[in-house]
Amino acid sequence: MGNYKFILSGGGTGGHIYPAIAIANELKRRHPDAQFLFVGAKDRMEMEKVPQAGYEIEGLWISGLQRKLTLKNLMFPFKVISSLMKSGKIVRRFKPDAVIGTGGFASGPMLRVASGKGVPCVLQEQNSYAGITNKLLKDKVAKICVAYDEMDRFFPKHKIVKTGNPVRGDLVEMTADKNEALDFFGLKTGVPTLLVLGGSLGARRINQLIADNLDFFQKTGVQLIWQCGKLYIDEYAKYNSDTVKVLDFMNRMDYAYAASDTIISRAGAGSVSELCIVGKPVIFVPSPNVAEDHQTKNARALANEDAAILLKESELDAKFEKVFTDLFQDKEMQKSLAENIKKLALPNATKDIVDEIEKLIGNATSK
Ligand SMILES: CC(=O)N[C@H]1[C@@H](OP(=O)(O)OP(=O)(O)OC[C@H]2O[C@@H](n3ccc(=O)[nH]c3=O)[C@H](O)[C@@H]2O)O[C@H](CO)[C@@H](O)[C@@H]1O
Repeated sequence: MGNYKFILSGGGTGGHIYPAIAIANELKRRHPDAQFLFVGAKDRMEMEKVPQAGYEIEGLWISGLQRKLTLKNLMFPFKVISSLMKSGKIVRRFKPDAVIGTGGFASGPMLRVASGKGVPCVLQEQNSYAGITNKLLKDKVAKICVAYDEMDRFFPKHKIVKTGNPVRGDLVEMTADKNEALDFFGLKTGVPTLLVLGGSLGARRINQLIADNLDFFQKTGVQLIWQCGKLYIDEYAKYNSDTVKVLDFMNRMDYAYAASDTIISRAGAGSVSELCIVGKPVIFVPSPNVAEDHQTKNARALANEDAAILLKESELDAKFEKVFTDLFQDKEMQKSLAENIKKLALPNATKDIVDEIEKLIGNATSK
């Protein structure tokens, strides 16, 4: 088969970057000779995480539009023009066979230019509420791979394919052994273990909640793996002990999931997709600070199926201890939450997305 060339564009947070990396890895597995170029935003997390994953990346001078009048906003039109011009140069030079956008503002100019030049484009929308960049691109692209039902509220129905969100291979297979995982974190076997996840950046309110409840967890007999985020590690590292393991960011999420019996998590789309595959009882505390409150919508989609518990930040003070104790004491509830969340897993997402890309470039056969 020919030497395909793919551009992957998206970023800003882990939630847009990891799906792009998972798609690139699967394309590479099927087409070892293919060439890849990532296009992100100049000063964001992708400029570090993409090279770590072994891919080349170019940064555009672009950022989101803010609601207030700021210097950043006044610069916005210039950033858009500069990014469109740079994207044009990249497309002319690299000549991609397909461009894949995974959300975040950097993918806006890139996919707009590529689609205008007739390059087949695919979008991947992780959330149950579509992001602004993807909404702006919906008429320009050929296919839109989504993870939730009823996305025809945002996108043309005939372009939508429900694939789910790409999840890293080691998490899909989940071969990690529980005792080995507990040992990895320096925790005891046979003790109920709670995993606390704040999303790729960490969550201030969840960190406060855990710090306030450390005595409660000790009395309940629970040990903790607590991912507090890079921004908060200096504040919370002091709580490290035999039964509480505080970490900024974990590279071995497979161990974190394997070690835990119960999970408290933000409801970023990637976290939600992984937790469906993991199949354990989860209490979601969605971030109220994201566009259109989409994390609450992500979590509600699961809570409506009795597949997880949803606790809003505003309810934590009044309800957390009771909700946690009820779950902790009720083995039946734990079992049914675990079974129900697993039913919502879409473990073939990455493969299905790559199938769609291959169909577009007229090569559905070589796997
Ligand atoms: C604050 C914010 O803007 N959050 C958004 C961001 O979430 P965020 O960047 O937190 O992304 P997700 O929840 O989608 O995914 C987090 C990813 O980070 C990984 N991970 C996390 C912690 C850790 O220690 N190690 C690790 O590897 C997880 O395994 C997962 O793969 O993008 C998501 C997808 O568009 C959105 O739904 C979220 O609303």
